[in-house]
Amino acid sequence: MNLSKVCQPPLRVLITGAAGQVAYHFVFMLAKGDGFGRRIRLLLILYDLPETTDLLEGLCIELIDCCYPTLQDVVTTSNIETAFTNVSVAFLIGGKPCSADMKLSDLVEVNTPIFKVQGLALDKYAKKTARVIVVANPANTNLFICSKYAPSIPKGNFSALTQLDCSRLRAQIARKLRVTPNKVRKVLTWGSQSPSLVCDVTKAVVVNEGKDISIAEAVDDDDWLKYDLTNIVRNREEEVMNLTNKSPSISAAKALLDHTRSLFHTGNDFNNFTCMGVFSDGSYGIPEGMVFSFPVHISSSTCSIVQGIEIDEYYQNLIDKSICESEQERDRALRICVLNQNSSDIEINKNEYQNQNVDETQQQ
Ligand SMILES: NC(=O)c1ccc[n+]([C@@H]2O[C@H](COP(=O)([O-])OP(=O)(O)OC[C@H]3O[C@@H](n4cnc5c(N)ncnc54)[C@H](O)[C@@H]3O)[C@@H](O)[C@H]2O)c1
Repeated sequence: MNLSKVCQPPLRVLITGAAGQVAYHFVFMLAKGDGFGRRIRLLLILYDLPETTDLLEGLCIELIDCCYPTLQDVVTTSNIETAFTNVSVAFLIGGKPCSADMKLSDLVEVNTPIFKVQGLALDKYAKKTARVIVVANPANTNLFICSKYAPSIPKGNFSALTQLDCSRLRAQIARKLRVTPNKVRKVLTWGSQSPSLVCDVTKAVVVNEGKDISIAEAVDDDDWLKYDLTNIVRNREEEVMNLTNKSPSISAAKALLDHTRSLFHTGNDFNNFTCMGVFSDGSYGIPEGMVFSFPVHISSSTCSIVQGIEIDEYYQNLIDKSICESEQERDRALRICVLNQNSSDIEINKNEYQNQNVDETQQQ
């Protein structure tokens, strides 16, 4: 019997920026089945710029040699049409990371044009049911731009990675309380990964002998929770960059795995909530249509914003500042798109990159 005729096609999963640091750590966890579960066979499409061809090829060889039972095939490409055609899930990691001499907001200039092109590519080539996870920073603004140029894919299918800051929060509280991080739950981040990120632990609990104890009670240090903790989390990226000259990648890849597991119900506790950048429906006074980090519930891979959280005046002021900053960043990105009007539209039509390493599996 020809098994290929009876087997379901594998899930087509695109990873952009596949030759970069975050992807390097993420792709092995995904290929192993940690993201979508061990029953789902994967066709991984590794997409990056033409100058990274050797790195992509090397990664491809290593992935194949791992013999993961979940990994059906790997395609490497710098051709945008090959990369985006018929994808079911797209992890958009490709873009410039922050360097020590840059502010996170400086990335808007370089990464916005990339997300305009990739939005157009999603619209033209991807499945209309595709799930899109935006990682490259500024993730919320990149999501906004990408979705704007991919109007045929529902806005609810897009989410941005903001989980890393939640992980940082949980890790710091766990260290303070000398417990493992899995005991710390319901930490929240509102807004975006930036100086205005809002770390909210008012609903957070630590689980002790099966009982939830509020973090405020367990830590018993209001100043540390309100000020020191936020500063530690906001400076975490810079600390890593100053020490290693690179932006954090292992912790980002693990956060992306957690995001994936929440979204596809393959690991995390989904009775609980998690945080993601999603389009606002107007909840909590965040303007409708703005992409913001919210606490979300996931059901059938669809995110809904958790309702009914009381926000005190202190956090409300911080959230208001974050709204202003997000609006400014979004408007700046929109202006860049207008300035790039012709160049990026032409890029997608001309199919700017060379075809590489495309095998017949891409037709599935
Ligand atoms: N949301 C988060 O929590 C979070 C966490 C960590 C990193 N990031 C962001 O993720 C991105 C990647 O980080 P990294 O450390 O892997 O950087 P990296 O420089 O190691 O890799 C980036 C890769 O993207 C590729 N790339 C650039 N332009 C591209 C394009 N137009 N199409 C496809 N690929 C392209 C580069 O060639 C490179 O291989 C950065 O923007 C970084 O700021 C986000």
